[in-house]
Amino acid sequence: MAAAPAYPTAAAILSPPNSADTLSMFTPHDDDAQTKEDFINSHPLTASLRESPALIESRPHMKIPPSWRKHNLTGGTLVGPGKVTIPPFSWSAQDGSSYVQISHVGTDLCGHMGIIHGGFLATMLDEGLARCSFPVLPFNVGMTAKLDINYKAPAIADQYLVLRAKTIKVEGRKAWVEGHIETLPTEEGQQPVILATATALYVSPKQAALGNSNITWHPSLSRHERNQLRGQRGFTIWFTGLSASGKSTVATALEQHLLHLGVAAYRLDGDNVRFGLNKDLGFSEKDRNENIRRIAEVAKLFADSSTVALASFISPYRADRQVARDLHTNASPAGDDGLPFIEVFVDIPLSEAEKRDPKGLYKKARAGEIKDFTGISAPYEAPESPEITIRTDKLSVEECVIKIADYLRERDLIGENKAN
Ligand SMILES: Nc1ncnc2c1ncn2[C@@H]1O[C@H](COP(=O)(O)OS(=O)(=O)O)[C@@H](OP(=O)(O)O)[C@H]1O
Ligand SMILES: Nc1ncnc2c1ncn2[C@@H]1O[C@H](COP(=O)(O)OP(=O)(O)O)[C@@H](O)[C@H]1O
Repeated sequence: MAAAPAYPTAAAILSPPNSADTLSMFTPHDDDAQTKEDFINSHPLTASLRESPALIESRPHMKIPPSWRKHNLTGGTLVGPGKVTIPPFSWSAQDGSSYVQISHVGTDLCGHMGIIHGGFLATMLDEGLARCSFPVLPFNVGMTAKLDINYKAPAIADQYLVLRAKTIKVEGRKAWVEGHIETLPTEEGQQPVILATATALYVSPKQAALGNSNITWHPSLSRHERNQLRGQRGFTIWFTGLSASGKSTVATALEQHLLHLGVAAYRLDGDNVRFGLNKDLGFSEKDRNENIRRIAEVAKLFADSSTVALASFISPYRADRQVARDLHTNASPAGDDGLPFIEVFVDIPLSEAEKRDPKGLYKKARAGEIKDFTGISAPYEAPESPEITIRTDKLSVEECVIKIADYLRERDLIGENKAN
């Protein structure tokens, strides 16, 4: 079992609650929970632990953000009426030498009738002993490498339990801890009964060095959280059109406009793709298919990273552009921000493109010096329903950029509500 604090949300990463904060973060939901809360708060053991200046009191599970807590075994799944009735209280030595936890277990965690399941006690020991060792481990994280348990007496359901742990050895990334679970005396003169003892070895994983003490293991950052942290939406603008239609010119101007607005944008075009990632590809239909597929994958990653990807490629085949669109659509799970794909048809009559011919390629194509040239000896399949069409023979570069920016603003893809 992994034992580590978890802070998956943006807010929690930036400002996780501290130990003192956690003490006011739980409100008992019913009379029974309130009774358990009051009992622990007024118990002499609690009072004596609170008197020790070397101990830090907290309710460690409250540090787990609510959105993730419900998925957490000991912070969510096992907490509630009949289970771990209220979030446990803990006292942790600042130097990692000791740890005490008080909790109440209800009637619904049983194996044999009326007896708390040994597997539950194992979970409690594993986590409690791990928490004891966190302060001495690099990056305050430990994964369970070994856990030995001896069961000493049946743990009767519906009672208060005390977990005590001590760190007995530390070597580099390893910490050895021993501890036990005992009953909490409920009447004067009663002695605690030890229910289970354990020894364990925790290892701080090498990967933990990539994070810090507050940023550890969590399933993943949602795209929505990433967009919020970056302060912008990620999406792809896909320019398609004949050679010399103006794709690169408009994409470059739009990139600059977005950057001036503070929106991170990055252009993918022949200059940075066909000489690198796709330098093995030519202009046969098959190679163009693969060219567009790879570029679409890259654009999708840029968009997923909350960047605006501006792809400007002839992309002459409808089916290839559909592949690119589908890659984005399929990477848009319900409940999270999608990856918008905006197809911009850079429309211009072939005759006009040929008149421009900035690189002299049409001339060469007409002369048969370049084969499979789009519009001359290879097809261009115009989009049937692009999100935006710009006629670069009728609009200036600036007007083209304004038309696209207006489209983005109207859909809150840029502007004030961009990351909401
Ligand atoms: N046969 C042939 N057909 C079309 N274009 C050719 C060809 N050979 C070289 N070039 C130059 O390559 C640029 C097009 O590359 P793309 O990656 O956009 O093409 S495609 O999307 O895979 O069809 C294109 O650049 P742009 O003019 O910027 O579009 C051409 O300069
Ligand atoms: N409104 C316009 N938008 C884009 N390009 C234009 C426009 N008017 C003239 N041009 C010219 O057309 C040419 C387009 O070339 P380029 O942007 O490289 O096209 P593509 O990337 O589609 O091959 C450039 O020389 C550019 O200056």
